[in-house]
Amino acid sequence: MHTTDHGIHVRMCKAEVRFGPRCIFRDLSFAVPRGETMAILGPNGRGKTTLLKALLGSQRLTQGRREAPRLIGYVPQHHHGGENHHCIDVVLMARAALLPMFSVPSRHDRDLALRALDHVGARHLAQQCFGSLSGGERQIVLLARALATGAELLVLDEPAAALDLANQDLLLGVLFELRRQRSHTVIFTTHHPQHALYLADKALLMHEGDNVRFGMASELLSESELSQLYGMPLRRLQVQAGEYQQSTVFPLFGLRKQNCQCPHEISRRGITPASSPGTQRSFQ
Ligand SMILES: Nc1ncnc2c1ncn2[C@@H]1O[C@H](COP(=O)(O)OP(=O)(O)OP(=O)(O)O)[C@@H](O)[C@H]1O
Repeated sequence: MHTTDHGIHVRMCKAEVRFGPRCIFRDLSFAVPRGETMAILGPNGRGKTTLLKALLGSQRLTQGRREAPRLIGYVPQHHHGGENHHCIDVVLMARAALLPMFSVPSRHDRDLALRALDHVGARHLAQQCFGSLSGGERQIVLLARALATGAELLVLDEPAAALDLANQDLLLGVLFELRRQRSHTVIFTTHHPQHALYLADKALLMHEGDNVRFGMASELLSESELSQLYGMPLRRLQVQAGEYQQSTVFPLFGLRKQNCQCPHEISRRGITPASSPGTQRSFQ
């Protein structure tokens, strides 16, 4: 596997992508060490998927440099197909894509596919029809498919989009475990800042224009930074969850134009700020 210096697994240096005269991003730089997780956040159409494609090498950079391993496991935003196949075969397709022409997957490939299902805790789904799974289970099988390539870098485009809360929890649990093991470097896009706070070591925020910010997720994902990113006020809260505290993000709907962020103004408008035992506000 290709490795860059100082344990850095993936790096973008002063990257730029243009479509004709339109610049999607420029002067974009970041580096992710091996085993870390990075979240990419930004409003619709800001260029998150384009950046992932540039990372994968399928989108040409008009300027700058990309350093990434040759083999990358990818879970796209939209997946079509495999509805009538067993999950083990959906995962095995990742192995088949790596084989020379006219070769068929061997017993070894099948073992690797089963191991990938094991890795994400989904061995029990192997003989189920992919089309019969819930959205969350599908995403986990697609994650297993990405792992079955043997790639140590995983790139996931909005993996939790369209999942209900229980399925988000299922998927986040698997990604959380991958992060705990430090077995893979993971880069994902999301419209859920709370997912980034839960999972990510690093965050990259695609603000308007050329303003891209990169840093430690816990520090960068502050109230002021996220309010600026999405152009609306929001709160970052620390919530007691059993023995642990969890950071989450609470958008203040209906206050975007007024740009009002103070609790006094909120209650004047008839909205009571969330507060419950164990919940405390964090002002950043
Ligand atoms: N091949 C292309 N040619 C021209 N424009 C493109 C091409 N691919 C993407 N774009 C444009 O680049 C912009 C960024 O698109 P992209 O899909 O990267 O945004 P995104 O941040 O992932 O959005 P979303 O959050 O809605 O998924 C969009 O305006 C899109 O129309």
